[in-house]
Amino acid sequence: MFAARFDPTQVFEATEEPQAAKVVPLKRTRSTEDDSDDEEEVEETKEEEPEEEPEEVAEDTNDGESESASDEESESKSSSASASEDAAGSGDDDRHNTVMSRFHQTLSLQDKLKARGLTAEEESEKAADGSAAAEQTEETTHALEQIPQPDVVNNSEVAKSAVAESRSTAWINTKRVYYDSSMVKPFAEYKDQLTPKLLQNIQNEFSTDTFPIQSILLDTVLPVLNRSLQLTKKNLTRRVGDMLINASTGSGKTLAYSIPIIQALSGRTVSRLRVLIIVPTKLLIQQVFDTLNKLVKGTGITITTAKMDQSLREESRKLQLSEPDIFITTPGRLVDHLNSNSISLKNLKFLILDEADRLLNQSFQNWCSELMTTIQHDKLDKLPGNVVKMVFSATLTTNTQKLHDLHLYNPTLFMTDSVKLYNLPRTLQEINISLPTAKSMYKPLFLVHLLPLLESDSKLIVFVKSNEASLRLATLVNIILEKMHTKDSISVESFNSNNSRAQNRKLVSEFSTSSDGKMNVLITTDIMSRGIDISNVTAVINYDVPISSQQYVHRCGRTARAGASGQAFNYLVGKGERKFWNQQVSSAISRDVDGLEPFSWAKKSEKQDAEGDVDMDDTVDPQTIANHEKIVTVTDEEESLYKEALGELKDMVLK
Ligand SMILES: Nc1ncnc2c1ncn2[C@@H]1O[C@H](COP(=O)(O)OP(=O)(O)OP(=O)(O)O)[C@@H](O)[C@H]1O
Repeated sequence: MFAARFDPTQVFEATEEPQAAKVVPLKRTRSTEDDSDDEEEVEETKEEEPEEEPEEVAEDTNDGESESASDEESESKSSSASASEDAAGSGDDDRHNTVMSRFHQTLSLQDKLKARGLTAEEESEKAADGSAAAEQTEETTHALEQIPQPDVVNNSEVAKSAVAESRSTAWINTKRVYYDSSMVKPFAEYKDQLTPKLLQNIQNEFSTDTFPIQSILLDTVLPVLNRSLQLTKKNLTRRVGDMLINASTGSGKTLAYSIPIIQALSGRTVSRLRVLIIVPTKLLIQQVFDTLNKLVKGTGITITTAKMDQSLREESRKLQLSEPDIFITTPGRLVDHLNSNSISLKNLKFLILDEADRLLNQSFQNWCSELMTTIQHDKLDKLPGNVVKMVFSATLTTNTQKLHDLHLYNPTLFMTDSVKLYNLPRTLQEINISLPTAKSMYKPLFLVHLLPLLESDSKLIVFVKSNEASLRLATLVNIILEKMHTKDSISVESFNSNNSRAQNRKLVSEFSTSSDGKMNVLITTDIMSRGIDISNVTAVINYDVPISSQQYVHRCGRTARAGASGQAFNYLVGKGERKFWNQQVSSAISRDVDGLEPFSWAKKSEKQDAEGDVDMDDTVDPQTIANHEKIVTVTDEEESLYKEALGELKDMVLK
């Protein structure tokens, strides 16, 4: 970025054709730029100038002295400029004279500065504001000091465009297949492409009609897959190729990948590990297993899960005793098995990454490169494309490096033709609740105030930022409800990783199957934001603001699944959180044209602008204003009740 530092002691290199010596004038003002070379020179070096123009700095500081210094410099510059013009017409001697004269000028300038008793900072500033020669002086007369650098420009627009750029180039060499919500068809249309048993299991256990992502994937994969199975399995994986699937939450991705892999296994005779499914959490292992188990009924296909509540040794022994067709695991456990040689990948045909962006952000024992290395080691076919890789997420990563680590072969990208990368279900209604900063200590009470506004038998998932927050909030809400005598009709539990696995499984099962007419509230962390498929979740409450648009998409995706409607309430404290949600979360999300637009509950007087406040003009539905008032109004009686509850919570914690 900076031109090579000018060094008068170096012999000046003669150029081929006689031309004006490239002398960087001491100080540049626009009036003296009369030569294109010089202008270029100035152009070039202009980029290297510190942010402020030297003249402005002199004028701004305007201590009289620096002005005359700049006059001095401009004088010496014009003399050096004329010197350079002279040098243009004469031989080397003059050129050296020019160089030496400039050197002396900088030395004299330095002496003058010293004479004026300018502080070291001003000196170095003046020296830095000058030209290379002045810098040279600084170098020869001072210990080297950092030249003042231009301020770092935190231009969010630049950053945003960079992100948009990286997103748009992430898959620049990938074939794209677009799909939309109209692509739904009866599964019966695949009767010639699916085994009768598989088709029957789909229709009996899931549905008679596809979801869009299932249609597009089956239409693309099944013909190639079946042709390869009938003709020759050789090169089957390369004919199918790798796939990247970006599909919104609750859109049926699990079934979308389960159907083709079970169809591919239908012709096998002996169980060999041909399918590896990797998911980020233990909860998802069980869920994917349940889906596959329904589909393999009557097919003889075997599935093993990394159960986690068995020792690695026990699990390894079982895997070696009877090799399954399909193995479902988390990354960490997979590496354990690879390292203990309990599984062989020599027969592997399909690798499925579910919640891929989360997986690729996890570096458990460097699982991805461990896996890729073992595939290459175990498989006889070492050429690219020796395994079909299917990469799924509602927020597919655009990090080309992470995708690169997967060694994708001729990948096809399946995505909706939406404006932005992330999509929310069109049946999801988002509601922002503006909480006044001054009242943020009552936030737990504001959560309790929301409950009576919802259906009495609602199933609610409340997302908070940590396990401890989940436990504390659930305890406090229960104390408050007890004091309000409404505890009997509302069950509030904390689902967090401090609980035992058995406890959490019981909580999810009771929450999923609750039909006691009560309101069920599960207060949890993002451990439940990915992939967890619980039917009929009425609403998600983002009690703590999500840290990214991806996290927001996955949290909201716990409701409005499989075409059902759902709500997402976002608690936004003060202008800061509103601005964050508007600019960092919502801005990266596409909402279908016929989807539901977010709206706000807030005080009438607040004004909304790009800064994220809320505009409640007269046209707003009075009900939303009334709802907001119900949430943020704290009566005196409630205030004392709340303080008692806080006291009880404190005593419990201190016990
Ligand atoms: N064709 C279908 N018709 C009806 N329901 C379906 C269909 N396919 C899947 N489902 C159901 O839709 C729900 C969501 O499916 P799934 O969990 O696979 O969604 P997903 O896209 O993986 O969501 P997430 O991104 O949150 O993991 C499940 O209960 C599943 O049984």
